[in-house]
Amino acid sequence: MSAKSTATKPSTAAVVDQWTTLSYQAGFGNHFCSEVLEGALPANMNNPQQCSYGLYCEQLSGTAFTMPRFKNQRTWLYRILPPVVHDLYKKNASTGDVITDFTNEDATPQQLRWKPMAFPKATDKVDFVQGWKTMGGAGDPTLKTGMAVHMYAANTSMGDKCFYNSDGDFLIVPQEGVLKITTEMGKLLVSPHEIVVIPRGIRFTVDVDGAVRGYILEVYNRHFILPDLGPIGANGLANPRDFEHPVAWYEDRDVDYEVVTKFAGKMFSAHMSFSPFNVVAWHGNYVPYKYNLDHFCTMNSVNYDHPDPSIYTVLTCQTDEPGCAVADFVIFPPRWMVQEKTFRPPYYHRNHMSEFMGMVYGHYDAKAEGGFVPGGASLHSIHTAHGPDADTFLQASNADLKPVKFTGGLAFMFESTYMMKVTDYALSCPQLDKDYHKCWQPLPKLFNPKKK
Ligand SMILES: O=C(O)Cc1cc(O)ccc1O
Ligand SMILES: [Fe+2]
Repeated sequence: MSAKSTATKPSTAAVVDQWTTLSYQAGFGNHFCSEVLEGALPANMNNPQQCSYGLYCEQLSGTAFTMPRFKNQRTWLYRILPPVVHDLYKKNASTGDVITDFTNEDATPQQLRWKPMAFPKATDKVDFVQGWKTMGGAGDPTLKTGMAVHMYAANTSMGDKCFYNSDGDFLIVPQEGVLKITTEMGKLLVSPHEIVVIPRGIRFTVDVDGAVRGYILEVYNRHFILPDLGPIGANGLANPRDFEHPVAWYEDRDVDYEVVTKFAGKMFSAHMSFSPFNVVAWHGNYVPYKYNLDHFCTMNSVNYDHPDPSIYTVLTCQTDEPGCAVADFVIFPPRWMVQEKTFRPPYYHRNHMSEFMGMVYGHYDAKAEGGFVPGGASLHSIHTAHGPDADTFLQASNADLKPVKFTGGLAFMFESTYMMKVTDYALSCPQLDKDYHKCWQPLPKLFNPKKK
């Protein structure tokens, strides 16, 4: 499949509006074509001896050249100058609170929960790349094994600075504030309720209009795919056509541009003398994309029992073992709950996988209001016992089971087969809820051998 589209370079007067009038190319996993100037894409070939308009041609690979065709990803870029033109990379003195190699971090079987992460003070200028705090993860990107969870909070645009991640792919869940993301393949406007995936190696910069906050899932190997649907059939959950990819956009600016990369967990910077967002045309299937979670087509039990949360999987990044994820991205969206004779909130459980949860808005049906809130987070590690708090248990086990539409919120889970280690930052920040475990202590003993 392929989609063809064109975009025009906006005039300065239109710059104000360009974010609200963006167009996108639809379809998960498609091969796309996009050009700003007609004929900038070479016809029927990738690297002509001379490209139209004096452009340079560059291939960006998203997989090994020899990966099977159905997994192979790459994009051809036709640009004013190639990004190879830069000065020496310098290692930044500090990586702040960003951790990528978890070898020396600790894991804990304790249930953990965090209150909403703080926004930067208005007097501190913090951009998207500066405002990351790693909460936890596992593995090491140099061996392409593992994953990490970061939280971001920022209040300033990146300006003439771009970032690319050498360590893995990013799945970003905005919780507060709109992200105006310019990538080498074009622009994406990403609001809360939406997610954006930026695969490794793709340069991007983020503009903001005020304070922003959210969550980042980073996977060190492979890429996100749509989950198989099995007996569900050909449709449902996140439908492929709802995934939106940018159209080509370029600027021709000679300016000191800083390129930052996270490379084996360390931040490096180099300088270019022009904007890296100088791609006039591109074609390929290695592309950033966004998805509006409100489009998720939710499946659920319509007679009895609470199904496993895998029915809510939006995207998955798989290990070698089919069905076992480096990380699944799972949401708990508004939906009807109609099960009869059933305890409807999540069951008590001890999971084979680690569960890191966050909240975009509202509340979650396993926790009484006030504990797990928008911008907050929780971690229930491998085989750590968890489930509804005492208030929720008592309320739900006595509830009148008429059909109920849960419209109260949007929580999500990054679920991983790896034992997530927790950073010193996450264990020492003031947002850590030291009383979390107490929410289960009031659970009453209801056992009565004489009453069935
Ligand atoms: O722990 C959680 O709240 C997430 C979750 C939800 C659910 O419906 C079933 C299992 C599960 O881990
Ligand atoms: Fe759980």
